[in-house]
Amino acid sequence: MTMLAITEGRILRPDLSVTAADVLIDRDSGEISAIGPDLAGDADETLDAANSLVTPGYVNGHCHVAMSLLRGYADDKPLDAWLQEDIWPAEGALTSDDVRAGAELGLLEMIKSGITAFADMYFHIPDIADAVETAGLRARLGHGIVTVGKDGDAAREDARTSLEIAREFDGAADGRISTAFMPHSLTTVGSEYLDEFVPDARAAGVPVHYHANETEDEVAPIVDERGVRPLEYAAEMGMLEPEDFVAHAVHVDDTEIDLLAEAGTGVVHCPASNMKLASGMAPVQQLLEAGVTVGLGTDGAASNNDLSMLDEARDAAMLGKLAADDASAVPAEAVVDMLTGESAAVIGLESGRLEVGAPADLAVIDLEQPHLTPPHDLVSHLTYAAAAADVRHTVCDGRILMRDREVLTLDEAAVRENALEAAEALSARVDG
Ligand SMILES: N[C@@H](CCSC[C@H]1O[C@@H](n2cnc3c(=O)[nH]cnc32)[C@H](O)[C@@H]1O)C(=O)O
Ligand SMILES: [Zn+2]
Repeated sequence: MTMLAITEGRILRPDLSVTAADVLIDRDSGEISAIGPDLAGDADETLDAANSLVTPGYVNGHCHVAMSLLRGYADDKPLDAWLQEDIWPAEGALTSDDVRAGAELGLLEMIKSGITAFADMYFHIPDIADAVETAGLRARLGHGIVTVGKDGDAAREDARTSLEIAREFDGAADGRISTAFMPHSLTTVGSEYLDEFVPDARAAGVPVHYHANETEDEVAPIVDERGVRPLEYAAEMGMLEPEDFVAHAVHVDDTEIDLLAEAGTGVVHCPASNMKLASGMAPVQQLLEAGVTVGLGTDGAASNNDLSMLDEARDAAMLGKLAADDASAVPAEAVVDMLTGESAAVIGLESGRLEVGAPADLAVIDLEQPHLTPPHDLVSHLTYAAAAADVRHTVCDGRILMRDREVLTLDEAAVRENALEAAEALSARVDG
């Protein structure tokens, strides 16, 4: 048995109290085996956490990690124009090597900002899965389906690919990779494909994940055509099960909020993306009060433009208050839950809490920073003041992914170099 001890830190417990203790990790099982004083003697390796806050690893509930290659490629446009005029044409020119290079760049950034698990919708999934296996994070991956603008055969093929990828990669990387069936949204995928494939996804035992109610433009066509709200339509299509999860849920009405709560379907809130694309403000406080499980996600780096969940936490708190017109809405405690355990629950993972028997997925924050001083309330600091650069160590499944700000599973210089080359070649191909 090989044991890792994280020593002398302040440990953020599931009840959000903070205690001084060591954390002992069984590297073989990838689980936390003890939390308490003086555990260093039981370990064959230690990670110093003096003057540091030990938290669960952050769980990025909705991402398109390979879009890191398109960071800054197109900004300052609303969703529909941004996708149709810029992003989709560029994505049409991406090779599997480009996706791999973009994924590695995004994974590097995520490890450096303390993220240990994420859900991701994209294409060329075998390349992304391979990068995830190397990088050492946990992920729920899926092939995103778009059928609008495609002929019947191509559309059906896209949906079938999503199902097959979900079947093939579930349980990959020693179980660190799980999957989902991922229609892009309720307006970009025709109902005939949902009718045909959602039952197959259910039979394969994988959840369904999609963008929902992100903009008004996604709501109106469904209401006009079907006479029901988008999430009522999703329920009719069998896409509102407890294991399913939707990204955004910005423009949801009271009926839809109740529907989500009753169904037990989780929501991934993506505040930065919603602000940048001016999509709107999700009613997060109302969702929480209704009993909906809410996680947090960065969305892709082209609509954020970084993959820092600590930024997302602060944005969620700020935007939640503005949306509710109430400074007590979406408080720091709720945000820290959304950043960790709730996000994990939404995407169907066990991580997100520091307790014996839980997966050893954690991040260690350096508290010796002016912006984290004085330590009146570390839950407040995590939500409002901590930044990606404060993360010292990242551990996932009992393995050290980053030690003292040095990523051990990826070669940082090489990953950046590859991404630079791929991005330059892509621009030359797309823009001439
Ligand atoms: N197979 C599809 C690709 C879908 S992957 C998922 C898609 O979501 C897109 N995307 C990224 N961010 C957002 C967002 O905020 N809302 C909706 N779509 C997004 C992303 O660019 C990518 O094209 C095809 O043939 O086009
Ligand atoms: Zn998205």
